[in-house]
Amino acid sequence: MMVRTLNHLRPSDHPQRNPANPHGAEMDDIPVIDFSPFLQNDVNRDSKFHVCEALLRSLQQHGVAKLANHGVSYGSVEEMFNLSKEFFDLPAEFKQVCAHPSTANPHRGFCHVGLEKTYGATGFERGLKDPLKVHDVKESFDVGSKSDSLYHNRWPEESALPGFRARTEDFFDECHQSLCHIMDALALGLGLEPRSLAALHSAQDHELRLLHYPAIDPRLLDGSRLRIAEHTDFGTLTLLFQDSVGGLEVEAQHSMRTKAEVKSVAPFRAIDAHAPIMIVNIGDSLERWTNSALRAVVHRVTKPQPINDTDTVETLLLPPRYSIAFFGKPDRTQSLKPLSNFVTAARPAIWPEISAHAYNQSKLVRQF
Ligand SMILES: O=C(O)CCC(=O)C(=O)O
Ligand SMILES: [Fe+2]
Repeated sequence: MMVRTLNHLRPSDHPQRNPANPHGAEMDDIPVIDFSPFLQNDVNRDSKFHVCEALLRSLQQHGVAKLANHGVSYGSVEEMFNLSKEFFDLPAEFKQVCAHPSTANPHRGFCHVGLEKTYGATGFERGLKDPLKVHDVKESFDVGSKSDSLYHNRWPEESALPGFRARTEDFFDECHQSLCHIMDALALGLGLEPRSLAALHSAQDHELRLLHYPAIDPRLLDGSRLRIAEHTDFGTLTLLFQDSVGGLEVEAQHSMRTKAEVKSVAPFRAIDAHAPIMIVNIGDSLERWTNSALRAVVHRVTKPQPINDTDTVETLLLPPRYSIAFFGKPDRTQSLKPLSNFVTAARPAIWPEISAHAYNQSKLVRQF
């Protein structure tokens, strides 16, 4: 069979594609926010506050925000994508050196296709007990902080990929710094103490994840398989970079309803943004702290929107897709019970007391 790939398809080439396509999610109209005024010293307070408001508005309305000039240097993002490709291109035996265990802990190292089952956590935050088994077609590499004393990182041999470890550790640090700035902006937008949210992330209990979705016949992504099944992230904010292949979709937020109150699935929208633009999305822990004033966004990765069943002929192959996710996580010892600023007599605490670590584990173990 002659194989033609669809590399030429970039989300930005199709700004208002198939609005009437019954198979596909509509593209989003979420604006890109220039975050640089918030990072600069010589900028007046109004300009900084304008960024905070725009960030908060986007997160409230869509569960996601798109940031340019976010503090992770564009050169670092490009370099990390290149290193990620080199890592996943390594022969299997080199990746086995740093294999993720077949069980959940430590959640570190290389996961081959099929090892992690995101569907185990699908609907978790809505109390869904028995999700459909939608299989992921992805490989991943998970890294924690280099100073984490509980879970240790797993690396390939230095000689297999010289510099990979050092650059990945630096990238982790850059993402942590950027996350703290975004948390500061969010704290200001929400009327909290300026550094209060960043302070809850000082242990750097985050995870950096490189993802590779192999080239695939798009007809195989038929709903029984997706590139990644629908889920919400466990932490506070995820900083995500997707390449130009696209395919990330987010569920429309239900205004003023908590996840627990939502019974049905809302429509998905394709996210039209790629690296170096950062896609920030809300995870469960931030939903809990804000007593659902901000809601964790359900998302998945499937075929990009120009590709639907009727377009597809046997000779088309969806190109590989790479993405990088930095899961911002609260310090493990922190409680996830709603912060007092979000609890009133009219809106009592929706979420119970649980430590960030216990919550993370309760969801993680369902995926292995
Ligand atoms: O690859 C992506 O764009 C999303 C990955 C993701 O949602 C995850 O790993 O939690
Ligand atoms: Fe995710």
